[in-house]
Amino acid sequence: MEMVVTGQEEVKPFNVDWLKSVRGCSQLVLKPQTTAEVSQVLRYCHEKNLAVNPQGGNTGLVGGSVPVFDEIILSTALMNQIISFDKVSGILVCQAGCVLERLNEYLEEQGFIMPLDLGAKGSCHIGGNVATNAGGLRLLRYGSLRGTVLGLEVVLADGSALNCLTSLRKDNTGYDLKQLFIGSEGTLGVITAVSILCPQKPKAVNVAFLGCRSFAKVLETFTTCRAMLGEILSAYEFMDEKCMEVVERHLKLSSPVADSPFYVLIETSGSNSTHDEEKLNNFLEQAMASGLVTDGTMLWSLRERITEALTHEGYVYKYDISLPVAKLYDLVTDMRARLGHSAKNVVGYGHLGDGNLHLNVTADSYSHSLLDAIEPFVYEWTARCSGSISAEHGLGFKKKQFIQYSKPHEAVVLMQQFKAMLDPKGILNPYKTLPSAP
Ligand SMILES: O=C(O)CC[C@@H](O)C(=O)O
Ligand SMILES: [Zn+2]
Repeated sequence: MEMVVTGQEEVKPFNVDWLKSVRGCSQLVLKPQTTAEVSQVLRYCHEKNLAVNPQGGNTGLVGGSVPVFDEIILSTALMNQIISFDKVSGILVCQAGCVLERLNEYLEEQGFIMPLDLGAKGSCHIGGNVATNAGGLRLLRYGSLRGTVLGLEVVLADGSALNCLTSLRKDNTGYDLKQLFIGSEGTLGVITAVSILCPQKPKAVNVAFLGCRSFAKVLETFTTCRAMLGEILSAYEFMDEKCMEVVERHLKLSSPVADSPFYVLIETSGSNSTHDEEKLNNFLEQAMASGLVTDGTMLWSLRERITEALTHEGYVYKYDISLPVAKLYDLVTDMRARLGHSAKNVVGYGHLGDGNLHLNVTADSYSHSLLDAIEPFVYEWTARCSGSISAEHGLGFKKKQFIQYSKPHEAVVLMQQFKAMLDPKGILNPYKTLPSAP
């Protein structure tokens, strides 16, 4: 177990993001095992004015998890211990470097699951998930990490440890400081441990995959679905036909239903399989949709592996937008019309049930002129609808200059004041999240 990594080749994978679109040139990776070691590292770096890039599983999509220059990389890879799990309350306490999928496996053995699930589960760390406030595929059912994370332990820029690792459902004693660190992308402190509320593993899970002939039909089906499935609905995801083409072409998966302009994946999670199946079948009848219902693994991979399939196209420009659900797909249509043949593909998919669109534009390789055609158009479009330019991926390095499209000036100034208070020397994940001075 190497706790200090140096040497150009060894450090390389830590310097580049998963998309291979951002690259730093750090020469040092430190892998502490304990909170005390994280404290030691930060105390030293603070004293010597050394910049630090906290890194979890390095699966982020906005360049937040890799250094911009030669920041010291502080990896949570060796902080992977489960501290406790209470089977009565369902509260898990663990170190920040636990891999999401490992946690889920551990919990499943005890009849529970993690309240979040995402495509990168095999490598992402829970600390990174919390620092990003990652949303994922179960948010519709179990809510965001702002609700399920009950406590955090954080090491601040000067090395002092802040113990807010409580495991209480209710706690109104003063300001809820942990919320400041959730979604702060490692710019305010390094999350070292997490206390999280986990739901019971549902006894019956069903997945249905439907083809829809228009986006209006996708919306109508969502309304019907909420009315008829009620409390057992656990995911409502959509993808357009372009996504399906890309998944079929690059991953050799095939659509389980007839070719359609749109596809919808619906998951139900409940406690009574007969009851759930009856509800699902009644819904399918009502929606007059020819759908396929199975236990889900194959259907989920069609949706979860879109990101992976898109990387085979060449360069991918990624947008993670929150919008009023009725307008969600108009952005894709407008972008497609705007870009014409200058883009290889313009695809839309995402967490429809959460009002979250993933708009991805692909091209053979990166081009500045294509970027100029997309941005700031995409952000202006989003701002006009009072949407968010980052629903669940964060701002990181790539989106930080666009924060003003979703936040008023006063809010950004207040954020900068928090940053200055908690990290006066600016050593924590510099050049990320907040805009640099003009
Ligand atoms: O690659 C993307 O743009 C989205 C990734 C992820 O948030 C998903 O929902 O699949
Ligand atoms: Zn997503």
